[in-house]
Amino acid sequence: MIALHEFNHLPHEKALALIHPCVAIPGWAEALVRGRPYSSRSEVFSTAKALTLAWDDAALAQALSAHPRIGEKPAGPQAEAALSRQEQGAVDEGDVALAQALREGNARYEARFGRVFLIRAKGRSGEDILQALHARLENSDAQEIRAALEQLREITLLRLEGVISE
Ligand SMILES: NC(=O)NC1=NC(=O)NC1=O
Repeated sequence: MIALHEFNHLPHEKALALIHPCVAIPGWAEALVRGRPYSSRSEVFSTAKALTLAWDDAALAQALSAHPRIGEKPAGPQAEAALSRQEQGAVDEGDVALAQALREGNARYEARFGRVFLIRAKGRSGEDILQALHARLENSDAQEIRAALEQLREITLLRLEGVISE
């Protein structure tokens, strides 16, 4: 977590490295860093959000490389893995039935849409996630691209909140 004025004055590469774990879409981080200096935290977030509106299914596919399946807490030291573990904290690993249902749901979703199911897990219980997964399985391809991109946007901006303080 660094202060806005520090973020504004970091060397380019260091600023990139700091926000890289927010989402695995290099163009987004590059554009956000190039937009410095920002006059307020809200300007950083409005710019960050505006940059996500350009994302399409190709961007989604690129980002998914850094998001483990829901219910599969990633191993590995990378910042992204640590963030995923923390975000999925409310998914009770001890609930065997839930874990099985998530595994089945993930498999059905991947068979239907050809990519990993993505949801903003922070603040959601395992049951909430399972409900959302079943509901989104009914989406059309176009609807589901939009739904997944909205979740990617929420995850990205939540992660950015953890990086830049006032
Ligand atoms: N497949 C996923 O939805 N993964 C994730 N959701 C989060 O909120 N963090 C993740 O890693």
